[in-house]
Amino acid sequence: MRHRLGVIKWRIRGISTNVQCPVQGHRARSTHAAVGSVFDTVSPSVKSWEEVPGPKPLPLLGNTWRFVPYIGGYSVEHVDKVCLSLREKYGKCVKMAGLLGRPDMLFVFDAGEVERVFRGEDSAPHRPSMPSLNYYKHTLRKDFFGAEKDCAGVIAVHGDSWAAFRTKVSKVALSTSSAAHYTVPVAEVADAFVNRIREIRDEKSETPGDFLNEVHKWSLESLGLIALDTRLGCFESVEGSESQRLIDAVHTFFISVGELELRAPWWRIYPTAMFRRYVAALDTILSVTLSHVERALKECEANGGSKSLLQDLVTAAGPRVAAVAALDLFLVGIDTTSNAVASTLYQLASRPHVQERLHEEITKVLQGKALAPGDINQMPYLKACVKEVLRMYPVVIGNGRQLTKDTVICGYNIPKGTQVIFQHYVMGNSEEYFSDASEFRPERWIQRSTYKHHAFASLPFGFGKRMCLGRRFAELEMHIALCKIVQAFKMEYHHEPLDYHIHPMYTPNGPLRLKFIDR
Ligand code: HEM
Repeated sequence: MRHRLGVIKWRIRGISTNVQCPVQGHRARSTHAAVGSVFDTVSPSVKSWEEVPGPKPLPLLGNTWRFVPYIGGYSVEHVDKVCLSLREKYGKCVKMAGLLGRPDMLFVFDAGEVERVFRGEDSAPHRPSMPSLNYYKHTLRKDFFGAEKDCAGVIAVHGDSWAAFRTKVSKVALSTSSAAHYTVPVAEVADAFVNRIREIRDEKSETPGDFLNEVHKWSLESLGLIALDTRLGCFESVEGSESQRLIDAVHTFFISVGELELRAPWWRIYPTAMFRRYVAALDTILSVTLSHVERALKECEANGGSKSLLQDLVTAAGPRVAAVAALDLFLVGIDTTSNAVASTLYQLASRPHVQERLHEEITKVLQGKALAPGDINQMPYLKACVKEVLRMYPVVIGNGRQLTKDTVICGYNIPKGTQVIFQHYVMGNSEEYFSDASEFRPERWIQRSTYKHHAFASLPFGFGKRMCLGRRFAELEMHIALCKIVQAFKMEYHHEPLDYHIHPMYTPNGPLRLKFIDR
């Protein structure tokens, strides 16, 4: 083990923040297996790709011009509304072709077809994701990520390399007992968050406009505990400390990743200032992660066994896999969870009756005792509230797969290479799949026979072999934080209603000035 860690340290020391021109590097190749092998035979009644309805691309400009501000009418920030209008205008299957620099897309609004494609998935589904991260891992830092075929991680990785890595990590990350092990420490972080809310409230008991930033700190602190087995001290971080460097790097990553992924990809032509900051941030996250892996390794050797997720990974899969896994968890596990919690708090703040029912449930289960592993499982209404928020406002509004061979979807023959995007935001809010879809009704997830509900219309964590690897931890963190907050406060909201926007998660747009009144 010592020898392998030595190799990692040597390589990470070689990381430089002088970014080369991206176009000089090779693009990573992947050996994808097919999605939907059950749809191989194309019957004569199947219609062609050309016949799929959708907005017509213009010569040279394709459909990209539609996203040009003031001219095109489509907005990246409001893809939610764009998707709703596409569904209305063109139906359940919409072609979005001619997006410059991106493959053609197929938007699917049909839950039955989503189920069929997911259930037909092969052993290594390909999910289109983060080309800028792909470039970082497989070109700029290929000495670290690409040296061993099986060690590139799961984000922006596909095919055999993804499957080998995911197998090593899944067992540890997705086990319920592994998540339950963190109940007490995650509850301590939630207590610190409750105290922080008390500290930052103004004279009207309202949080400052940048409250979302405090929620990010809570999320980072919780994930630091899970992925790095350490308390980062995000609520009281000290300038220049390792924690502060990590916090700053994660912040820079979030600010830049949305821009790099959603806007025109200039970084592919030359290393823009934002791209250089992005690479420096990733390097920092990776090097801090490695220092914690080194510590976990020493602790494992000293203890003669493992006591945390990180130590489990180090012992089960080796320090290199543990480091890459921790990095991936950091890249996608912070703003997803924080935006989901911020959105839930905002939704609860205007629903006192839901808060009261939640409070009753929590009080009944805990009966004055501290939260213990297993308690959350006795709180179905709490879980239902989170599901309901993620149905109406999924932080990831749609997720998808890149077809690795021609596949029939919605009666059309869709060519290999197309990005198929399952539109969970639109389906989750559709009366076709959920009765009283526009009503916030957590009880629909409890009294399932009373309410219409299609299981594949709302999949906030995805589905199948590539579903969210951090789901168990995300749910644990969210449930515990909400439980502690509802126990401590009544929440209210007394400002203009907030619209939602994509930033890059689907989140309330505007100052989150929530009123927290001590119970
Ligand atoms: C509310 C919180 C979260 C939501 C809504 C969410 C949602 C998602 C979705 C939709 C996917 C794609 C799944 C698919 O393609 O089928 C995904 C993948 C992933 N998520 Fe999450 N996520 C959340 C929190 C987290 C957390 C806390 C972590 C880490 C601890 C995490 C780690 C991952 C990883 C590593 C993947 C990639 C899995 C793979 O490609 O094999 N997520 N997540």
